[in-house]
Amino acid sequence: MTLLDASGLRRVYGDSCGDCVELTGDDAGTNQCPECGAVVACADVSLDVEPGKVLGVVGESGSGKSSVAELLALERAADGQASGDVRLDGHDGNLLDADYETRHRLRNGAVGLVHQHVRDGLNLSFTGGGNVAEKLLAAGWRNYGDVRDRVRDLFEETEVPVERMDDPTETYSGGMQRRVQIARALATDPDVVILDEPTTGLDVSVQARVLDMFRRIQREQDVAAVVVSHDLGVVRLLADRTLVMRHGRVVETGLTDRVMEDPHHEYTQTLINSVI
Ligand SMILES: Nc1ncnc2c1ncn2[C@@H]1O[C@H](COP(=O)(O)OP(=O)(O)OP(=O)(O)O)[C@@H](O)[C@H]1O
Repeated sequence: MTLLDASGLRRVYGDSCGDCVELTGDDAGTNQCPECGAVVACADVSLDVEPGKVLGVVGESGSGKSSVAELLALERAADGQASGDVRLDGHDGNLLDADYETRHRLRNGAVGLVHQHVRDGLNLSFTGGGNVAEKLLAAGWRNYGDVRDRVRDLFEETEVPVERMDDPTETYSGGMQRRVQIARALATDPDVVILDEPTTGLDVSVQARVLDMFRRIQREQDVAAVVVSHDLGVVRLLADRTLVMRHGRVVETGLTDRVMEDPHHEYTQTLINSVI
């Protein structure tokens, strides 16, 4: 059974001459169109995620991972620069064609997103608790006591000190801010969470604790996830299946163990050799 099914994802930055997709990609060795200079951040990207499973998306900086994450998280609709098909079990039609209200409702319910940059995901001048509560209010929660109890539970779940709930988020450590982002993404019991570089800016020991925490919750709650990272270690730890991107295209996909132990594409081999 498929929970999240995406196909033909494409995102172009700049005015496309119309031939950009043909003139870019792994074979061309670039994501920038030699004719018009537009950047094809991703094209022909297809993927699916089963309920409760984790898909890793790995590739070097600029390979198009965040652009894919943005489309999967319904942060934008299809338009002249973005296209493709994103379907979520239980919801009708291509969600990239859905109206703003539908995408907004899904982003506050069935789909959670942890942004690459904390500032995009949290209002740092709000309290940590306020950042999580905001998501619940947007999802229609109204009772103050219920919201407060839920925020408290989420803080405990994501291992943020509950006594810091009413402090401004800007006074939290980087690891705590990341945990609050995860708490916020999980607040409405989503079917799928998209994590874009969940360990960016954290030192190694904090990275490990945040990843262990997410892995525990992901398994306990059986929530599906797409984990985007340039770091093979992150994907190896969390993902059941892995998709490798380069120059905006998928160059390899398979079970994570297989991709790591028997990489077929030359680029995947280079990526793996570079961290061994
Ligand atoms: N707003 C933008 N305007 C122009 N080009 C952009 C913009 N955002 C991203 N790009 C380009 O699109 C390509 C893909 O970027 P994207 O952020 O999706 O890659 P990424 O793999 O997530 O990289 P990173 O991890 O460094 O963010 C890159 O070449 C990037 O320079």
